[in-house]
Amino acid sequence: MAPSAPFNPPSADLAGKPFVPTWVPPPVTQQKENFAELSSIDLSLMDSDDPAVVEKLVQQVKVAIRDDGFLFLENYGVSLEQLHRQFSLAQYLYHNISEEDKERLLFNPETGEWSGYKHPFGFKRNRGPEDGIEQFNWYKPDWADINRVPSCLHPFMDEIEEFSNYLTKSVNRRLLTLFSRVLELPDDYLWDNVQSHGSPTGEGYFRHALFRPVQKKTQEASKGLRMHGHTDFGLTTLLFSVPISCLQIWGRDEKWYYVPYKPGALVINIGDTLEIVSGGHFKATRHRVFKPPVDQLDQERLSLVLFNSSVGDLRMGPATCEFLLLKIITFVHIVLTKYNSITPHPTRGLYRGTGSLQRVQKPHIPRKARSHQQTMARDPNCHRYRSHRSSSQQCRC
Ligand SMILES: O=C(O)CCC(=O)C(=O)O
Ligand SMILES: [Fe+2]
Repeated sequence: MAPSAPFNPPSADLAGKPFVPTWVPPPVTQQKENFAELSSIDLSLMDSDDPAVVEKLVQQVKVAIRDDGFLFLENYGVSLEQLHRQFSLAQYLYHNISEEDKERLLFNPETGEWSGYKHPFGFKRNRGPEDGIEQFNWYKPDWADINRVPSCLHPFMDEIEEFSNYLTKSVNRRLLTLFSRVLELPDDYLWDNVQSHGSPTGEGYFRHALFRPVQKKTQEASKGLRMHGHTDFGLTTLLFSVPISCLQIWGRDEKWYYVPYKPGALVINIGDTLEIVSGGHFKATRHRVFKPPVDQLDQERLSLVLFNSSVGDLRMGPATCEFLLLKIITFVHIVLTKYNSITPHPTRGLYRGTGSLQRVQKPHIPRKARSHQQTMARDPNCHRYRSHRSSSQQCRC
């Protein structure tokens, strides 16, 4: 398979772009803490010509999701230098955003979205006790209107937008293909039917976050918590591994573990949507942001996050049930056709009103898969529909 195109951002040196100081990763902790041991997935293996390599990758992802729900992703197409440029831009934002922009672009969580600027005083529009967390979140309308973006970032929106586009439309897309394969669905199933489209982040969002060190008094009041344990709402969350260890995941032994720093790696977590659509095969992963180890308590932590979301009004249910329904109805059609000479319409209207994923008229089933499905349906012993793959990955039935 042709290799996926690497990230190729607009130049940082275009005329008119102000100088941006380079972000220098702070030192990693020397403390011995409880660190999670996460699997690392090499996304470039998806492009391998050898089906055995790809199948091995799918199996590796399956196990990683079953055991941790969190995984590292490496070789996904963005170099360390390109990534550090994005961190430099986030750092630049918090050094240069004006008080006027903070006020003008202040978020309004009561709308159900975090769009805009979050002040470091809690998660309500009105300021509460200090939490030291600043964010800027880009949703669909923020990509479409430059006036909704802090003016200090205007010269760099080409780079930020291309980065978000690449994460959503290349990295996340390839990841959803992998996940579709793990679920034995057609390759494009999650991308075509569940993922939202139509902006650099679909209906999800991109975030620059800054966690400033907090005073001892605040640390004690929150018992060290910076963000409560939670699961994310969407399909996948793409976080970048950062040197300041604050992100923790809830282990199967019901203990919290810090996510270790792996330079350049993406940290992927599974959201509620994927749990529902996968019929519980994937579990949304509980995580939180905690105070860092003692030698990092005085350091600022930058975090870049891309939240992938389904279409907002999607009625969700397990995709596998819906898919099974298609298989059964196709089977019935073929049997009827064979024995009663009825002209078949194998997929016409099947997907209306099935109660799940109703926004989908019918799933995208490539021609190859459709004919394979019919072959399968003629064989009543076949129970493993293996979706459209490369021709060397035949159905095992
Ligand atoms: O900044 C992080 O590492 C995680 C943030 C997070 O979990 C969230 O905003 O949902
Ligand atoms: Fe989260």
